[in-house]
Amino acid sequence: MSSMQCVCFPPHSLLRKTSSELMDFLEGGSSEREEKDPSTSTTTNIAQKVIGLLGVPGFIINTFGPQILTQARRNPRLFRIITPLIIAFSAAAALTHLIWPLFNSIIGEWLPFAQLKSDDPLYDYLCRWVHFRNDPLRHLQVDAQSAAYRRQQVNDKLWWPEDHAGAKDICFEKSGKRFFWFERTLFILEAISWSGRRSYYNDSKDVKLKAFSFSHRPIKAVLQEAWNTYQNEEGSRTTRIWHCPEDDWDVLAHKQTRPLDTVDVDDTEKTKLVKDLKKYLSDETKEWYARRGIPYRRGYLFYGPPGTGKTSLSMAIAGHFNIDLYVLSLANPRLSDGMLTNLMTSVDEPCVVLLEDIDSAGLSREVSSTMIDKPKPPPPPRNDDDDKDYDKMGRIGERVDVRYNITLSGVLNALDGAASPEGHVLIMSTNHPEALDPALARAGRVDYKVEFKNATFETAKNIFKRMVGDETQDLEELATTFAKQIPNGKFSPAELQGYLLNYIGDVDGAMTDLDSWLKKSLEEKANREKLEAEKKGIAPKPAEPEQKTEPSEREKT
Ligand SMILES: Nc1ncnc2c1ncn2[C@@H]1O[C@H](COP(=O)(O)OP(=O)(O)OP(=O)(O)O)[C@@H](O)[C@H]1O
Repeated sequence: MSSMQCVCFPPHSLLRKTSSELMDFLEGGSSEREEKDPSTSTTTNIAQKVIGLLGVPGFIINTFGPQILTQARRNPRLFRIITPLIIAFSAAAALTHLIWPLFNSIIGEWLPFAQLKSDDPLYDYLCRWVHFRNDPLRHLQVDAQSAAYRRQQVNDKLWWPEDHAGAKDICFEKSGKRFFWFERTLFILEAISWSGRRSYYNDSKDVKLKAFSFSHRPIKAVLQEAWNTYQNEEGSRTTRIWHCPEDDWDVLAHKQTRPLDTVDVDDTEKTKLVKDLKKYLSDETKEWYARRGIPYRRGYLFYGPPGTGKTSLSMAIAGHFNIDLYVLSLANPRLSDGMLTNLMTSVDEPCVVLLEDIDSAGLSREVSSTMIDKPKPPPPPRNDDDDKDYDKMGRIGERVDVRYNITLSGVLNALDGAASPEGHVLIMSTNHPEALDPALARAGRVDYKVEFKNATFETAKNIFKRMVGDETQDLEELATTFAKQIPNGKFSPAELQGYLLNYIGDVDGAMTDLDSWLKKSLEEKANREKLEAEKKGIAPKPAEPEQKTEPSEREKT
Protein backbone atom coordinates (compact mmCIF):
# COMPACT_ATOMS: atom_id res chain seq x y z
CA MET A 1 0.00 0.00 0.00
CA SER A 2 2.77 2.34 0.91
CA SER A 3 4.44 1.93 -2.49
CA MET A 4 1.10 2.55 -4.12
CA GLN A 5 0.89 5.82 -2.28
CA CYS A 6 4.38 6.61 -3.41
CA VAL A 7 3.37 6.40 -7.09
CA CYS A 8 0.11 8.22 -6.79
CA PHE A 9 1.28 11.08 -4.69
CA PRO A 10 2.27 14.25 -6.44
CA PRO A 11 6.11 14.54 -6.69
CA HIS A 12 6.58 17.05 -3.86
CA SER A 13 5.02 14.56 -1.42
CA LEU A 14 7.84 12.14 -2.24
CA LEU A 15 10.01 14.39 -0.17
CA ARG A 16 7.96 13.44 2.82
CA LYS A 17 8.30 9.71 2.31
CA THR A 18 10.66 7.71 4.39
CA SER A 19 13.78 6.28 2.90
CA SER A 20 12.65 2.69 3.46
CA GLU A 21 9.38 3.26 1.60
CA LEU A 22 11.15 4.72 -1.37
CA MET A 23 13.73 1.96 -1.27
CA ASP A 24 10.99 -0.64 -1.32
CA PHE A 25 9.58 0.96 -4.32
CA LEU A 26 12.85 1.23 -6.25
CA GLU A 27 14.21 -2.13 -5.22
CA GLY A 28 11.25 -3.73 -6.98
CA GLY A 29 9.65 -5.46 -3.98
CA SER A 30 12.55 -6.92 -2.06
CA SER A 31 11.08 -5.79 1.23
CA GLU A 32 9.29 -7.87 3.71
CA ARG A 33 5.95 -6.25 2.95
CA GLU A 34 6.09 -7.40 -0.60
CA GLU A 35 6.29 -10.99 0.42
CA LYS A 36 3.23 -10.50 2.57
CA ASP A 37 1.25 -8.72 -0.05
CA PRO A 38 1.57 -10.06 -3.65
CA SER A 39 -0.25 -7.02 -5.00
CA THR A 40 2.79 -4.96 -4.00
CA SER A 41 4.93 -6.55 -6.69
CA THR A 42 2.39 -5.55 -9.36
CA THR A 43 2.31 -2.06 -7.97
CA THR A 44 6.07 -1.81 -8.08
CA ASN A 45 6.10 -2.95 -11.68
CA ILE A 46 3.56 -0.34 -12.57
CA ALA A 47 5.61 2.24 -10.72
CA GLN A 48 8.70 1.25 -12.68
CA LYS A 49 6.79 1.49 -15.92
CA VAL A 50 5.50 4.93 -15.04
CA ILE A 51 8.97 6.07 -14.17
CA GLY A 52 10.15 4.52 -17.44
CA LEU A 53 7.43 6.43 -19.26
CA LEU A 54 8.70 9.58 -17.68
CA GLY A 55 11.87 8.91 -19.55
CA VAL A 56 14.04 7.28 -16.89
CA PRO A 57 15.49 4.23 -18.61
CA GLY A 58 14.92 0.94 -16.74
CA PHE A 59 18.56 -0.04 -16.67
CA ILE A 60 19.41 3.15 -14.77
CA ILE A 61 16.78 2.31 -12.14
CA ASN A 62 17.92 -1.28 -11.95
CA THR A 63 21.63 -0.55 -11.86
CA PHE A 64 21.89 2.48 -9.69
CA GLY A 65 18.60 2.52 -7.79
CA PRO A 66 19.40 -0.22 -5.24
CA GLN A 67 22.93 1.04 -4.62
CA ILE A 68 21.88 4.63 -4.15
CA LEU A 69 19.11 3.62 -1.81
CA THR A 70 21.29 1.31 0.23
CA GLN A 71 23.58 4.28 0.75
CA ALA A 72 20.62 6.52 1.40
CA ARG A 73 19.25 4.12 4.02
CA ARG A 74 22.53 4.33 5.85
CA ASN A 75 22.69 8.06 5.47
CA PRO A 76 19.30 9.84 5.65
CA ARG A 77 20.96 13.18 4.89
CA LEU A 78 22.09 11.84 1.52
CA PHE A 79 18.55 10.66 0.94
CA ARG A 80 17.21 14.15 1.48
CA ILE A 81 19.67 15.48 -1.08
CA ILE A 82 19.03 12.95 -3.81
CA THR A 83 15.23 12.93 -3.58
CA PRO A 84 14.78 16.44 -5.08
CA LEU A 85 17.33 15.53 -7.76
CA ILE A 86 15.31 12.46 -8.72
CA ILE A 87 12.16 14.54 -8.86
CA ALA A 88 13.82 17.23 -10.97
CA PHE A 89 15.20 14.63 -13.32
CA SER A 90 11.84 12.94 -13.67
CA ALA A 91 10.16 16.28 -14.34
CA ALA A 92 12.71 17.12 -17.04
CA ALA A 93 12.26 13.70 -18.60
CA ALA A 94 8.49 14.14 -18.54
CA LEU A 95 8.90 17.47 -20.28
CA THR A 96 11.00 15.95 -23.04
CA HIS A 97 8.96 12.82 -23.54
CA LEU A 98 5.43 13.98 -22.96
CA ILE A 99 5.17 17.72 -23.21
CA TRP A 100 7.63 18.43 -26.07
CA PRO A 101 5.99 15.94 -28.49
CA LEU A 102 2.66 17.44 -27.56
CA PHE A 103 4.02 20.92 -28.24
CA ASN A 104 5.43 19.75 -31.58
CA SER A 105 2.18 18.17 -32.60
CA ILE A 106 0.37 21.40 -31.72
CA ILE A 107 2.84 23.30 -33.89
CA GLY A 108 2.65 20.75 -36.68
CA GLU A 109 -1.06 20.04 -36.84
CA TRP A 110 -3.19 22.46 -34.98
CA LEU A 111 -1.83 25.93 -35.63
CA PRO A 112 -3.30 27.99 -38.42
CA PHE A 113 -0.71 28.50 -41.13
CA ALA A 114 -0.07 29.99 -44.55
CA GLN A 115 2.23 28.29 -47.03
CA LEU A 116 4.07 30.38 -49.60
CA LYS A 117 5.79 29.22 -52.74
CA SER A 118 9.23 30.49 -53.58
CA ASP A 119 8.13 31.93 -56.91
CA ASP A 120 5.73 34.28 -55.17
CA PRO A 121 7.20 37.74 -54.47
CA LEU A 122 5.44 37.68 -51.11
CA TYR A 123 7.74 34.81 -50.18
CA ASP A 124 10.75 37.09 -50.54
CA TYR A 125 9.10 39.97 -48.76
CA LEU A 126 8.09 37.80 -45.83
CA CYS A 127 11.51 36.20 -45.43
CA ARG A 128 13.23 39.55 -45.62
CA TRP A 129 10.77 41.15 -43.24
CA VAL A 130 11.24 38.41 -40.65
CA HIS A 131 14.98 38.47 -41.09
CA PHE A 132 15.37 42.18 -40.55
CA ARG A 133 13.07 42.39 -37.53
CA ASN A 134 14.72 43.31 -34.30
CA ASP A 135 13.51 40.21 -32.62
CA PRO A 136 15.11 39.20 -29.33
CA LEU A 137 14.97 35.54 -30.38
CA ARG A 138 16.67 36.20 -33.68
CA HIS A 139 20.24 35.84 -32.56
CA LEU A 140 19.60 32.53 -30.84
CA GLN A 141 18.80 30.78 -34.07
CA VAL A 142 21.78 30.24 -36.30
CA ASP A 143 22.89 27.63 -38.82
CA ALA A 144 26.52 27.36 -39.88
CA GLN A 145 27.98 26.24 -43.19
CA SER A 146 31.35 26.39 -44.86
CA ALA A 147 31.41 29.00 -47.59
CA ALA A 148 32.42 26.42 -50.20
CA TYR A 149 29.43 24.22 -49.38
CA ARG A 150 27.05 27.11 -49.47
CA ARG A 151 28.31 28.34 -52.81
CA GLN A 152 27.19 25.01 -54.25
CA GLN A 153 23.83 25.19 -52.56
CA VAL A 154 22.63 28.74 -52.70
CA ASN A 155 20.69 29.77 -55.76
CA ASP A 156 20.39 33.34 -56.88
CA LYS A 157 17.90 34.18 -54.21
CA LEU A 158 19.79 36.42 -51.82
CA TRP A 159 17.47 37.34 -49.04
CA TRP A 160 20.10 38.43 -46.64
CA PRO A 161 22.82 40.30 -48.41
CA GLU A 162 24.90 40.95 -45.31
CA ASP A 163 25.25 37.22 -44.75
CA HIS A 164 26.37 36.59 -48.28
CA ALA A 165 28.99 39.28 -48.50
CA GLY A 166 32.56 38.38 -49.30
CA ALA A 167 34.25 35.03 -49.36
CA LYS A 168 34.21 34.18 -45.69
CA ASP A 169 35.21 30.64 -44.88
CA ILE A 170 32.38 29.99 -42.51
CA CYS A 171 28.96 31.51 -42.94
CA PHE A 172 26.39 31.84 -40.23
CA GLU A 173 22.85 31.80 -41.38
CA LYS A 174 19.53 32.01 -39.77
CA SER A 175 18.05 28.76 -38.64
CA GLY A 176 15.40 26.89 -40.63
CA LYS A 177 12.78 27.62 -38.00
CA ARG A 178 12.32 31.16 -36.83
CA PHE A 179 10.18 32.21 -33.88
CA PHE A 180 9.10 35.83 -33.66
CA TRP A 181 6.50 38.04 -32.01
CA PHE A 182 4.20 40.40 -33.83
CA GLU A 183 1.34 42.28 -32.18
CA ARG A 184 1.38 40.02 -29.11
CA THR A 185 1.21 36.79 -31.11
CA LEU A 186 3.98 34.25 -31.37
CA PHE A 187 4.79 33.09 -34.93
CA ILE A 188 7.00 30.46 -36.49
CA LEU A 189 8.43 30.83 -39.96
CA GLU A 190 9.56 27.50 -41.22
CA ALA A 191 11.32 26.75 -44.50
CA ILE A 192 10.46 23.49 -46.18
CA SER A 193 12.79 22.16 -48.80
CA TRP A 194 11.88 19.72 -51.52
CA SER A 195 14.56 17.38 -50.27
CA GLY A 196 12.82 17.30 -46.91
CA ARG A 197 15.52 19.27 -45.14
CA ARG A 198 14.53 22.35 -43.28
CA SER A 199 16.68 25.31 -44.02
CA TYR A 200 16.17 28.72 -45.47
CA TYR A 201 18.86 28.19 -48.05
CA ASN A 202 19.38 24.64 -49.16
CA ASP A 203 17.04 24.21 -52.09
CA SER A 204 14.20 25.45 -49.94
CA LYS A 205 11.09 26.02 -51.97
CA ASP A 206 8.24 26.86 -49.65
CA VAL A 207 7.86 28.56 -46.32
CA LYS A 208 5.14 28.01 -43.75
CA LEU A 209 4.09 30.83 -41.50
CA LYS A 210 2.32 29.55 -38.38
CA ALA A 211 0.68 31.56 -35.65
CA PHE A 212 -0.08 30.57 -32.07
CA SER A 213 -3.61 31.70 -32.45
CA PHE A 214 -7.13 30.42 -32.97
CA SER A 215 -7.64 32.39 -36.17
CA HIS A 216 -5.88 33.32 -39.39
CA ARG A 217 -6.14 37.00 -38.65
CA PRO A 218 -2.62 37.41 -37.19
CA ILE A 219 -1.16 35.61 -40.22
CA LYS A 220 -2.92 37.96 -42.57
CA ALA A 221 -1.62 40.90 -40.53
CA VAL A 222 1.99 39.71 -40.82
CA LEU A 223 1.71 39.07 -44.56
CA GLN A 224 0.13 42.47 -45.11
CA GLU A 225 2.86 44.15 -43.07
CA ALA A 226 5.63 42.37 -45.02
CA TRP A 227 3.95 43.26 -48.30
CA ASN A 228 3.54 46.93 -47.36
CA THR A 229 7.13 47.17 -46.18
CA TYR A 230 8.76 45.86 -49.30
CA GLN A 231 6.30 46.34 -52.10
CA ASN A 232 6.67 50.10 -52.08
CA GLU A 233 10.26 50.33 -51.01
CA GLU A 234 12.55 51.71 -53.68
CA GLY A 235 14.96 49.11 -54.99
CA SER A 236 13.41 46.15 -53.24
CA ARG A 237 10.64 45.25 -55.65
CA THR A 238 11.19 42.28 -57.85
CA THR A 239 9.87 41.34 -61.26
CA ARG A 240 9.03 37.73 -61.90
CA ILE A 241 10.41 36.53 -65.20
CA TRP A 242 9.11 33.42 -66.92
CA HIS A 243 10.80 31.51 -69.68
CA CYS A 244 10.13 28.26 -71.48
CA PRO A 245 12.88 25.70 -70.86
CA GLU A 246 10.82 22.71 -72.05
CA ASP A 247 7.27 23.01 -73.28
CA ASP A 248 5.74 25.05 -70.51
CA TRP A 249 6.41 28.31 -68.69
CA ASP A 250 8.74 28.17 -65.76
CA VAL A 251 9.95 30.92 -63.43
CA LEU A 252 13.41 31.94 -64.56
CA ALA A 253 14.11 34.48 -61.83
CA HIS A 254 12.86 37.15 -59.55
CA LYS A 255 14.93 40.05 -60.70
CA GLN A 256 15.18 43.27 -58.85
CA THR A 257 12.82 45.60 -60.65
CA ARG A 258 14.70 47.68 -63.17
CA PRO A 259 13.85 51.37 -62.85
CA LEU A 260 12.69 52.90 -66.11
CA ASP A 261 15.30 55.63 -65.90
CA THR A 262 18.15 53.10 -66.17
CA VAL A 263 17.15 52.35 -69.74
CA ASP A 264 18.43 55.08 -71.99
CA VAL A 265 16.00 55.70 -74.76
CA ASP A 266 14.67 59.01 -75.90
CA ASP A 267 12.91 60.53 -72.88
CA THR A 268 9.92 61.85 -74.76
CA GLU A 269 9.46 58.50 -76.47
CA LYS A 270 9.68 56.66 -73.18
CA THR A 271 7.15 58.94 -71.45
CA LYS A 272 4.74 58.55 -74.35
CA LEU A 273 5.10 54.77 -74.26
CA VAL A 274 4.53 54.53 -70.50
CA LYS A 275 1.46 56.74 -70.79
CA ASP A 276 0.09 54.53 -73.54
CA LEU A 277 0.67 51.37 -71.50
CA LYS A 278 -0.88 52.92 -68.41
CA LYS A 279 -3.99 53.79 -70.33
CA TYR A 280 -4.21 50.33 -71.87
CA LEU A 281 -3.80 48.56 -68.52
CA SER A 282 -6.40 50.69 -66.74
CA ASP A 283 -9.75 49.21 -65.67
CA GLU A 284 -11.66 51.79 -67.70
CA THR A 285 -9.93 50.71 -70.91
CA LYS A 286 -10.64 47.07 -70.13
CA GLU A 287 -14.32 47.87 -69.66
CA TRP A 288 -14.31 49.99 -72.79
CA TYR A 289 -13.06 47.04 -74.86
CA ALA A 290 -15.54 44.68 -73.20
CA ARG A 291 -18.53 46.96 -73.85
CA ARG A 292 -17.68 47.15 -77.54
CA GLY A 293 -16.85 43.48 -77.92
CA ILE A 294 -13.31 44.25 -79.11
CA PRO A 295 -10.58 41.79 -78.06
CA TYR A 296 -8.66 43.49 -75.26
CA ARG A 297 -5.14 43.33 -76.70
CA ARG A 298 -2.42 45.77 -77.63
CA GLY A 299 0.75 44.96 -79.49
CA TYR A 300 4.06 46.83 -79.39
CA LEU A 301 6.99 46.44 -81.75
CA PHE A 302 10.46 47.22 -80.38
CA TYR A 303 12.98 47.31 -83.18
CA GLY A 304 16.61 48.26 -83.55
CA PRO A 305 20.15 46.87 -83.49
CA PRO A 306 21.19 44.26 -80.93
CA GLY A 307 22.03 45.46 -77.45
CA THR A 308 20.09 48.70 -77.59
CA GLY A 309 17.70 48.05 -74.70
CA LYS A 310 14.63 46.26 -76.13
CA THR A 311 14.68 43.51 -73.54
CA SER A 312 15.76 45.89 -70.80
CA LEU A 313 12.88 48.25 -71.46
CA SER A 314 10.40 45.35 -71.51
CA MET A 315 11.67 44.29 -68.09
CA ALA A 316 11.49 47.81 -66.76
CA ILE A 317 7.92 48.14 -68.04
CA ALA A 318 6.86 44.91 -66.31
CA GLY A 319 8.48 46.15 -63.10
CA HIS A 320 6.92 49.60 -63.40
CA PHE A 321 3.43 48.16 -63.70
CA ASN A 322 4.22 45.41 -61.20
CA ILE A 323 3.29 42.57 -63.52
CA ASP A 324 5.09 39.43 -64.65
CA LEU A 325 7.25 39.23 -67.75
CA TYR A 326 7.04 36.17 -70.02
CA VAL A 327 9.95 35.92 -72.43
CA LEU A 328 9.94 33.69 -75.45
CA SER A 329 12.32 33.62 -78.38
CA LEU A 330 10.85 32.61 -81.70
CA ALA A 331 14.38 31.63 -82.71
CA ASN A 332 14.04 28.60 -80.45
CA PRO A 333 14.07 25.67 -82.93
CA ARG A 334 12.05 23.47 -80.56
CA LEU A 335 9.10 25.82 -80.70
CA SER A 336 6.16 24.59 -82.76
CA ASP A 337 2.89 26.24 -83.69
CA GLY A 338 0.93 24.13 -81.20
CA MET A 339 3.39 24.82 -78.41
CA LEU A 340 3.26 28.55 -79.07
CA THR A 341 -0.55 28.53 -78.90
CA ASN A 342 -0.45 26.60 -75.63
CA LEU A 343 2.10 28.96 -74.16
CA MET A 344 0.17 32.04 -75.20
CA THR A 345 -3.06 30.74 -73.72
CA SER A 346 -1.44 29.87 -70.40
CA VAL A 347 -0.03 33.26 -69.40
CA ASP A 348 -1.63 34.93 -66.40
CA GLU A 349 -2.93 38.35 -67.33
CA PRO A 350 -2.13 41.12 -66.76
CA CYS A 351 1.44 40.57 -67.86
CA VAL A 352 3.98 41.50 -70.46
CA VAL A 353 4.68 38.86 -73.11
CA LEU A 354 7.96 39.52 -74.89
CA LEU A 355 8.36 37.64 -78.16
CA GLU A 356 11.99 38.08 -79.05
CA ASP A 357 13.61 37.75 -82.46
CA ILE A 358 10.38 37.64 -84.40
CA ASP A 359 12.37 38.00 -87.59
CA SER A 360 14.96 35.34 -86.90
CA ALA A 361 12.85 32.28 -87.55
CA GLY A 362 12.45 33.58 -91.09
CA LEU A 363 8.71 33.33 -90.58
CA SER A 364 6.95 32.40 -93.76
CA ARG A 365 3.88 30.40 -94.60
CA GLU A 366 6.03 27.26 -94.78
CA VAL A 367 8.17 25.40 -92.28
CA SER A 368 11.53 27.07 -92.72
CA SER A 369 15.17 26.15 -92.47
CA THR A 370 17.77 28.84 -91.98
CA MET A 371 21.51 29.09 -91.50
CA ILE A 372 22.19 30.83 -88.22
CA ASP A 373 25.27 31.73 -86.25
CA LYS A 374 25.43 29.35 -83.35
CA PRO A 375 26.69 31.25 -80.33
CA LYS A 376 29.83 29.95 -78.67
CA PRO A 377 29.27 28.83 -75.12
CA PRO A 378 29.64 31.91 -72.96
CA PRO A 379 32.45 32.24 -70.43
CA PRO A 380 31.50 31.74 -66.76
CA PRO A 381 29.05 34.57 -66.16
CA ARG A 382 30.04 37.38 -63.84
CA ASN A 383 26.43 38.30 -63.27
CA ASP A 384 23.00 37.43 -64.58
CA ASP A 385 23.20 39.60 -67.67
CA ASP A 386 26.69 38.82 -68.80
CA ASP A 387 26.10 35.62 -70.70
CA LYS A 388 23.54 37.41 -72.81
CA ASP A 389 25.82 40.38 -73.46
CA TYR A 390 28.58 38.11 -74.57
CA ASP A 391 26.84 37.27 -77.80
CA LYS A 392 25.87 40.85 -78.35
CA MET A 393 29.50 41.84 -78.45
CA GLY A 394 29.88 39.93 -81.64
CA ARG A 395 31.77 36.83 -80.47
CA ILE A 396 29.94 34.22 -82.42
CA GLY A 397 30.79 30.65 -83.28
CA GLU A 398 30.19 28.15 -86.06
CA ARG A 399 27.24 28.33 -88.46
CA VAL A 400 24.62 25.63 -88.15
CA ASP A 401 21.55 24.70 -90.13
CA VAL A 402 18.46 25.10 -88.01
CA ARG A 403 15.03 23.83 -88.95
CA TYR A 404 12.20 25.87 -87.51
CA ASN A 405 8.89 24.26 -86.75
CA ILE A 406 6.99 27.44 -86.51
CA THR A 407 5.02 29.08 -89.28
CA LEU A 408 3.68 32.55 -89.83
CA SER A 409 0.08 31.35 -89.71
CA GLY A 410 0.85 29.53 -86.43
CA VAL A 411 2.25 32.72 -84.91
CA LEU A 412 -0.66 34.84 -86.14
CA ASN A 413 -3.11 32.32 -84.76
CA ALA A 414 -1.35 32.27 -81.38
CA LEU A 415 -1.33 36.06 -81.24
CA ASP A 416 -4.91 36.81 -82.08
CA GLY A 417 -6.77 33.65 -82.90
CA ALA A 418 -10.14 32.95 -81.32
CA ALA A 419 -8.58 31.25 -78.28
CA SER A 420 -5.77 33.74 -77.77
CA PRO A 421 -5.46 35.45 -74.44
CA GLU A 422 -6.50 38.99 -73.67
CA GLY A 423 -5.35 41.57 -71.16
CA HIS A 424 -1.65 41.13 -71.70
CA VAL A 425 0.86 43.56 -73.17
CA LEU A 426 2.41 41.94 -76.22
CA ILE A 427 5.88 43.22 -77.09
CA MET A 428 7.55 41.82 -80.21
CA SER A 429 11.21 42.61 -80.68
CA THR A 430 13.35 42.41 -83.75
CA ASN A 431 16.69 43.55 -85.08
CA HIS A 432 15.36 43.53 -88.65
CA PRO A 433 11.96 45.19 -88.92
CA GLU A 434 12.36 45.29 -92.71
CA ALA A 435 12.36 41.47 -92.79
CA LEU A 436 8.98 41.16 -91.08
CA ASP A 437 6.02 39.85 -92.98
CA PRO A 438 3.55 42.75 -93.29
CA ALA A 439 0.84 40.50 -91.81
CA LEU A 440 2.77 40.30 -88.57
CA ALA A 441 3.18 44.03 -88.19
CA ARG A 442 -0.20 45.14 -89.46
CA ALA A 443 -2.33 47.53 -87.42
CA GLY A 444 -4.26 45.60 -84.81
CA ARG A 445 -1.32 43.31 -84.20
CA VAL A 446 1.23 46.05 -83.78
CA ASP A 447 -0.41 49.19 -82.43
CA TYR A 448 2.71 51.00 -81.30
CA LYS A 449 6.28 50.98 -82.58
CA VAL A 450 9.40 52.06 -80.73
CA GLU A 451 12.74 52.41 -82.43
CA PHE A 452 15.90 51.68 -80.46
CA LYS A 453 19.17 53.18 -81.62
CA ASN A 454 22.85 52.78 -80.99
CA ALA A 455 24.36 55.08 -78.40
CA THR A 456 24.04 58.80 -78.84
CA PHE A 457 26.00 61.41 -76.93
CA GLU A 458 23.47 61.44 -74.11
CA THR A 459 23.22 57.66 -73.88
CA ALA A 460 27.00 57.33 -73.68
CA LYS A 461 27.13 59.97 -70.99
CA ASN A 462 24.40 58.38 -68.89
CA ILE A 463 25.94 54.94 -69.14
CA PHE A 464 29.33 56.31 -68.10
CA LYS A 465 27.86 57.99 -65.03
CA ARG A 466 25.85 54.92 -64.07
CA MET A 467 28.63 52.39 -64.55
CA VAL A 468 31.87 53.99 -63.48
CA GLY A 469 31.35 56.34 -60.60
CA ASP A 470 29.50 56.29 -57.34
CA GLU A 471 26.94 58.73 -56.00
CA THR A 472 29.56 60.82 -54.24
CA GLN A 473 31.50 61.69 -57.40
CA ASP A 474 30.67 64.54 -59.72
CA LEU A 475 31.31 62.95 -63.08
CA GLU A 476 29.58 65.47 -65.28
CA GLU A 477 32.72 66.77 -66.92
CA LEU A 478 34.40 63.38 -67.37
CA ALA A 479 31.20 61.84 -68.68
CA THR A 480 30.96 64.61 -71.27
CA THR A 481 34.57 64.02 -72.32
CA PHE A 482 33.91 60.27 -72.55
CA ALA A 483 30.71 60.68 -74.55
CA LYS A 484 32.36 63.06 -77.01
CA GLN A 485 34.88 60.34 -77.89
CA ILE A 486 32.20 57.82 -78.85
CA PRO A 487 31.39 57.84 -82.57
CA ASN A 488 27.71 58.63 -83.01
CA GLY A 489 25.50 55.57 -83.55
CA LYS A 490 28.45 53.18 -83.89
CA PHE A 491 28.29 51.41 -80.55
CA SER A 492 25.34 49.84 -78.85
CA PRO A 493 24.68 50.70 -75.20
CA ALA A 494 25.47 47.03 -74.46
CA GLU A 495 28.93 47.44 -75.98
CA LEU A 496 29.64 50.59 -73.97
CA GLN A 497 28.36 48.88 -70.87
CA GLY A 498 30.61 45.89 -71.62
CA TYR A 499 33.66 48.16 -71.85
CA LEU A 500 32.84 50.13 -68.72
CA LEU A 501 32.13 47.02 -66.67
CA ASN A 502 35.91 46.54 -66.58
CA TYR A 503 36.35 49.90 -64.89
CA ILE A 504 33.86 49.98 -62.06
CA GLY A 505 35.20 52.54 -59.62
CA ASP A 506 38.19 53.23 -61.87
CA VAL A 507 37.32 56.44 -63.70
CA ASP A 508 40.89 57.19 -64.71
CA GLY A 509 41.42 53.72 -66.16
CA ALA A 510 38.22 54.02 -68.22
CA MET A 511 39.40 57.31 -69.68
CA THR A 512 43.00 56.21 -70.31
CA ASP A 513 42.13 52.98 -72.11
CA LEU A 514 39.24 54.41 -74.11
CA ASP A 515 41.24 55.39 -77.16
CA SER A 516 42.82 52.00 -77.72
CA TRP A 517 39.52 50.20 -77.08
CA LEU A 518 37.74 52.41 -79.60
CA LYS A 519 40.39 51.80 -82.21
CA LYS A 520 40.33 48.04 -81.74
CA SER A 521 36.54 47.80 -81.66
CA LEU A 522 36.12 49.96 -84.77
CA GLU A 523 38.59 47.78 -86.62
CA GLU A 524 36.72 44.64 -85.60
CA LYS A 525 33.46 46.16 -86.69
CA ALA A 526 34.88 47.13 -90.07
CA ASN A 527 36.18 43.57 -90.57
CA ARG A 528 32.87 42.08 -89.64
CA GLU A 529 30.98 44.38 -92.00
CA LYS A 530 33.40 43.46 -94.79
CA LEU A 531 32.84 39.77 -94.17
CA GLU A 532 29.07 40.21 -94.10
CA ALA A 533 29.18 42.17 -97.34
CA GLU A 534 31.31 39.49 -99.00
CA LYS A 535 28.92 36.79 -97.88
CA LYS A 536 26.03 38.65 -99.41
CA GLY A 537 28.05 39.46 -102.54
CA ILE A 538 27.79 43.20 -101.97
CA ALA A 539 30.73 45.50 -102.57
CA PRO A 540 31.96 46.82 -99.22
CA LYS A 541 30.84 50.33 -98.39
CA PRO A 542 33.61 52.94 -98.43
CA ALA A 543 34.62 53.82 -94.87
CA GLU A 544 32.47 56.66 -93.56
CA PRO A 545 34.24 59.59 -92.00
CA GLU A 546 34.03 59.04 -88.28
CA GLN A 547 31.47 61.23 -86.57
CA LYS A 548 31.82 61.81 -82.87
CA THR A 549 28.64 61.98 -80.81
CA GLU A 550 27.49 65.51 -80.47
CA PRO A 551 25.91 67.13 -77.44
CA SER A 552 22.23 67.81 -78.00
CA GLU A 553 20.87 71.35 -77.78
CA ARG A 554 19.99 70.65 -74.17
CA GLU A 555 23.54 69.53 -73.44
CA LYS A 556 25.00 72.61 -75.06
CA THR A 557 22.94 74.89 -72.88
N1 LIG B 1 19.30 51.80 -73.96
C1 LIG B 1 19.95 51.19 -72.97
N2 LIG B 1 20.03 51.78 -71.76
C2 LIG B 1 20.67 51.18 -70.76
N3 LIG B 1 21.25 49.97 -70.84
C3 LIG B 1 21.19 49.33 -72.02
C4 LIG B 1 20.53 49.90 -73.13
N4 LIG B 1 20.63 49.05 -74.15
C5 LIG B 1 21.30 48.00 -73.70
N5 LIG B 1 21.64 48.16 -72.43
C6 LIG B 1 22.37 47.17 -71.61
O1 LIG B 1 22.89 46.20 -72.49
C7 LIG B 1 22.53 44.88 -72.12
C8 LIG B 1 21.72 44.21 -73.22
O2 LIG B 1 20.55 44.96 -73.48
P1 LIG B 1 19.19 44.31 -74.01
O3 LIG B 1 19.18 42.86 -73.78
O4 LIG B 1 18.07 45.09 -73.44
O5 LIG B 1 19.33 44.59 -75.54
P2 LIG B 1 18.33 44.16 -76.72
O6 LIG B 1 18.06 45.39 -77.53
O7 LIG B 1 17.18 43.45 -76.17
O8 LIG B 1 19.25 43.18 -77.54
P3 LIG B 1 18.77 42.03 -78.59
O9 LIG B 1 18.20 42.71 -79.77
O10 LIG B 1 20.06 41.34 -78.94
O11 LIG B 1 17.81 41.16 -77.86
C9 LIG B 1 21.75 45.00 -70.83
O12 LIG B 1 22.57 44.62 -69.76
C10 LIG B 1 21.41 46.47 -70.70
O13 LIG B 1 21.57 46.89 -69.38
